[in-house]
Order: sequence, then C-alpha cells, then structure tokens
Amino acid sequence: MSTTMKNIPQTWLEEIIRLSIERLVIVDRHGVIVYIDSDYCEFLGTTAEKAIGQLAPDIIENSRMHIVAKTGKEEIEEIQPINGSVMIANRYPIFIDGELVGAMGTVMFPNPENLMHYNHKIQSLVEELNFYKTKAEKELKSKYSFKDLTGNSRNFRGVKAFAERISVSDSSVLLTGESGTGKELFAHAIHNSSLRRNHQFVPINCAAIPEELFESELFGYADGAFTGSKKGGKKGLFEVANNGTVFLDEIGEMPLFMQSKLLRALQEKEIHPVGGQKNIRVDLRVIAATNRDLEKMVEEGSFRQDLYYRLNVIHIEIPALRERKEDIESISNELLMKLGKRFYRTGIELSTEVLNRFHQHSWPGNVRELENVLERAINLLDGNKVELAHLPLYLRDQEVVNFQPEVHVPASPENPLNQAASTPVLTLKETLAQAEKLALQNTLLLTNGNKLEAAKLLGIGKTSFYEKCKLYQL
Ligand SMILES: Nc1ncnc2c1ncn2[C@@H]1O[C@H](COP(=O)(O)OP(=O)(O)OP(=O)(O)O)[C@@H](O)[C@H]1O
Repeated sequence: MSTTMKNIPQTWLEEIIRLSIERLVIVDRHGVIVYIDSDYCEFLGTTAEKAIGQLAPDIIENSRMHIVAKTGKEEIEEIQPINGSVMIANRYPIFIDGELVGAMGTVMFPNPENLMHYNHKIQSLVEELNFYKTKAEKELKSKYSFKDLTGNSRNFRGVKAFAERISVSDSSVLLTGESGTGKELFAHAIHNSSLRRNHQFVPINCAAIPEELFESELFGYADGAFTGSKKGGKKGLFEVANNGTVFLDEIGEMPLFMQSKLLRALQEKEIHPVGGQKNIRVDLRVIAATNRDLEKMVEEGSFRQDLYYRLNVIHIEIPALRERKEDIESISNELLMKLGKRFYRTGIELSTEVLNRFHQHSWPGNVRELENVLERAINLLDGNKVELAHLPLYLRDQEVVNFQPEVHVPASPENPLNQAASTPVLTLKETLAQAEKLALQNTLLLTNGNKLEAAKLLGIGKTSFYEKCKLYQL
C-alpha cells in the first residue's frame, strides 16, 4: 500500500467506498470478483462472502467486467439494466506496472430514490437542451424564399429569375451590390430553392469575427487546443453546415491568412480543426457576399485572386434601389405591411408627397434605409397616412440639405428646423438610443454603407459596431 494510504484503516476504506455515490466491484483478470461493496451486495440481494470468488456475470446481471478485464478497454457511461433498474455503469481496466491485472466497475443509482432524483434532473436538462436545439436549428434554417424578394422592375426581375435558375446548381455564388440591397435575402432564397434546403444554412459575418478567432470559429477546435478553450473542443461553423450552405457575408473583410485556409478547405473539401489530429470532410455550398470591389482588392493584393475565382463561379449583382425606382412603391407597401404586423397597425399608406420625395432620393442605404425611414414614420404616426412631417430631416428638407445626414440643431423660436413642438417626449434611455442609432445611420450614409469605415469614423471597434447595427436592425 502506498504511503499516502497506509494510515487509513481497512474499515475506513470500506466506509469511504460505501459513502461514495457509486457502487463498486473489482475483478481479477479472469473476471472473478475480488471485492464488492456491501451496499452493492444488498442491492443485488447477496452478500460479499457469497459474491467474492464468483465470476462477475454469475452475480451481476448484464455484467461485462470479465470482458473489460480481458480487453483492457474501458467502457464509460454504459446503460446496464440490473434487477429491473437502469444503471449507469463505468468499467475501467486496472494496469499495474503496465500489466493488465483486472478491472474495476462502478454503477450509479443503486436505489430507486436516487434514480428518481437523477432522472428528474436529467429530464429537465434534456428538455432545456431540446429547447435550445430546436431554437438553434430554426435559426440555421433559411428564413426567406424568392417570394419574399419584392420588386417588379425589369432589372430586379431579371436578377431574381437568374438567381432562381442557378439555385439548383451546386456552384459557388458571389453576391455583390451596395449595402442594404438584399444580398443576405438572396442568399437565404437561393439556399431555400436548392437541393440542400433540408440542411443547415449557416450565415457567417466575416466582418464581425475577431481575427484571432477566425480559424476556430470556421473550422472548430480540438479538446485543449488553447487556454480557455471549451472542454471537449468545439464544432466549427463549416462542420455545422455540412451538407448545407455557408453564407460568407462581407467576404472582403476576411483576413489574408484566413483566405488561404478557406481556399484550401474549399479545394480539398476538408477542414482541419485547430489543435486537432485529423481532417474532417465537409460537403458544402458556398454563397459569399460583399459590397466591396473585390477585383480592385485583388489588384491591390488584399484579396487572393485564386479565392476570388473560386467564389465567383456564379456572379449576381443586385441593383441599387435608385436603379429601380419603380420598385419603391411596392417595396414600401410590403415593408409597411411587415412593420404594421410588428407595431399592431394596419392600412398604413404613403401620401403622394412622400412617394414623390422617395422617388427623388438616391437611397445610399438602399432597402435597409427605406425600412428604417418607414419604421421611424410609424413611430411618429397618429393616423394612417405617412406625411412629409414623419420623415427624417434629411429626406423632408431634401432640396435644402440635399441628402445631407440629419443634423441636430438646438430648438429655438428663430430656428426654422425647430422640431421640439412635434417631437414626442421620450425617456433619457430612449433618447440616447435614438441618438446612437441616428449616429450610426448618418455615418453609414456618409461611408456609403461601408461598415468598417463607419466604425472607424465613430471611433469604435468593428465588433461593437456590428453589435449595435444588429441591435438597431441597421
Ligand atoms: N427586395 C427586397 N424585398 C423586401 N425586403 C428587402 C429586399 N431587399 C432587401 N430587403 C430588406 O432590407 C434589409 C437589408 O437586406 P439585407 O441584409 O439582405 O442587405 P445586404 O445587401 O445583405 O446588406 P449588407 O451588405 O449591409 O449586409 C433587410 O431587412 C431585408 O429584409
């Protein structure tokens, strides 16, 4: 006996084992019981005297101790029915000086009370797990189809018909177009019409992932890959998307080192988890999107040419809203219906003046900007008609400020832009949130939708900027 154990009397050791939540049996290398604790014996309806010296399967129903003592392979968390109870069994081989000498087995829930207790605990955990599983699965299903893409203009119909036609193919798609033109909506719709529609659609915003986490987010990591990593490792988003589609949004923001790894993964159809021993095969369709000029980035050396060709097999350019002004009315009506549901309002329409103003505007933020303008209007609306007064200043006084972002001018009787009288009183928190949203919107307008540039101008990090955009649905 080791020096650390030699001071513990044999009776103590037996009591310690009895106090443990698990019941214990030890067999020699032939599967003959050499030790079994008294509670286990009681549960089996035998005594230690009778059990010791017998083959384990002769005493314990469904025992596999003799097998583990022979194979030397542990068996963890196996279900073992014994005397009408479902037990969880762990079986470990015992090696002394490298030689297999026997095996130790433990079983949990030796009495029905414990079993009930753990069953109850496990049941609620399983329910919680199922809830999050369903939620995650729902989030990973594509939410939109082609019928959600509003627009009847000739150029929009052409793009939509082309996208619908190529949905069934398995080739990579590159969606380009200004911010807010509906690239993400198109990606959802393409997946939804493809043969992969019953598998996951995994959107990945390349601009929102910190550089040092890119590889592990996309390809996952093995157990103990780095300090602070999750025990047991983590599946990468590419593995989650297996058999489905990954949507690489803002692909132009992907760092160069990651572009090489992505290219390799797409070419070899394999990913290598960080710190892992082996590659994992993945079968994916890639849809990428950007509002940046990738060709220019290739020329400048900030985007890999080979990756560009790999992604650009099918190129879909989504027209800006100002290039399809005939769609403004139908999109506005569609958005008003959608927003109406959210705000419990029906029958909201645009006045002729508002519609005219919408036609004059250049919509640098595209459909997203239109959506924001309409949401703001609904918040200020008393009746059912959106009038010029419900529009933000930069649209209302378009001729005067010529699409300049909204500026806050202190209210004064002389000031013609005095809004105080018509503005409802908000709490400080709401006012601050509104100011923050407005600052983001205005900066996005200034940068023509370039989020990275907007984040820089506002002096905040890109992750924080993306979180705020998500919060304010920008
Ligand atoms: N044709 C359309 N019909 C209805 N809604 C649309 C349409 N196009 C875009 N939208 C709406 O506009 C908003 C912006 O769309 P989306 O996020 O797909 O744009 P995006 O081009 O991916 O933008 P970004 O480049 O900034 O990521 C969404 O709320 C979307 O529902």
